[in-house]
Amino acid sequence: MEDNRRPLEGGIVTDFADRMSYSGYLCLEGLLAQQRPLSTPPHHDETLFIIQHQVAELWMKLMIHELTAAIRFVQQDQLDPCFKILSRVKLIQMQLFDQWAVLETLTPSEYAEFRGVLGSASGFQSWQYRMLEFLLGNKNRDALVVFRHDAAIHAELTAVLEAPSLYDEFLRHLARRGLAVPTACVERDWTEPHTKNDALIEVFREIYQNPRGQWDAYEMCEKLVDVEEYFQLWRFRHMKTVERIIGFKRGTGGSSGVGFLRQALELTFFPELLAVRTGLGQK
Ligand code: HEM
Ligand SMILES: N[C@@H](CC(=O)c1ccccc1NC=O)C(=O)O
Repeated sequence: MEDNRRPLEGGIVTDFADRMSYSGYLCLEGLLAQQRPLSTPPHHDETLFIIQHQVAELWMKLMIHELTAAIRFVQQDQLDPCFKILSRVKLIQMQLFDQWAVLETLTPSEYAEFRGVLGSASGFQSWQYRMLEFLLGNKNRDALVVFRHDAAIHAELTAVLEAPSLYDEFLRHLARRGLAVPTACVERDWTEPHTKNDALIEVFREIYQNPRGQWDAYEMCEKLVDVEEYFQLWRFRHMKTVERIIGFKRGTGGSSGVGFLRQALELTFFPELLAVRTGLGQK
């Protein structure tokens, strides 16, 4: 290739008048028409802000798809397919974490120039994020009020709020295996978040003290811990990004801002899976 040009091969398909094409399959016409800055004249960096959020929402869509499938597998007592799913979920979470670096190139001065056009819009109104929290067990009915205006989304989120989370389903699975999971964890008001239960720590102690005894349950526990860790890392980096871009201003969604985001770092999905570690190796 002396002329530094790759010749096209004869077999390359070139007529797409009546064939499925790349952009046709991916609906790119619609997708790429959705980046519409509201600032006038359009501020250069608003495009970054929009695309960063849209990409995050697309990854969240896939995470919801994957976690919903994982819940169904656990309901059917099949843990093996969940391992692959949760590995994928963790890799998506790593993408979402790394993605903050792109947004961090937005300076406070640049953001201030178009923040006004956002009005009261805020990530607090991301229904996909709320659904992820619910699927993983951070239930909070109060978070639904901001979706009152949208009956379809409100109903969809309510259904997930009222259903057992991935962790709830895992605990129910462990109970079906004959492990001493407290009844209060197996039948309860699923709209409430799970709270730490000491008897459950004992169940996990049994699993962690003899991994070979129930390797699949042990592996599932570790996959869940991975997902929790990356969820927290995402929350932390969101908070740090917010801190460096708007300091301690109030949020457009009406919250105190960084202080409100910091409180989310205290939330935990699988408290017993962290607690069990403290006692391991001790008699
Ligand atoms: C300049 C960048 C960003 C700033 C300054 C910012 C700021 C904030 C603030 C202050 C809140 C608290 C709610 C409020 O009062 O508005 C919030 C919540 C939230 N933001 Fe962002 N954010 C940024 C980027 C992002 C991105 C890229 C995402 C990705 C989807 C995101 C998702 C969320 C979510 C899901 C919440 C709700 C968190 C919760 O309920 O704990 N934010 N954001
Ligand atoms: N809450 C942000 C605004 C914001 O970040 C935002 C606005 C509209 C759509 C998504 C957003 N992202 C996360 O909150 C702020 O207070 O500046």
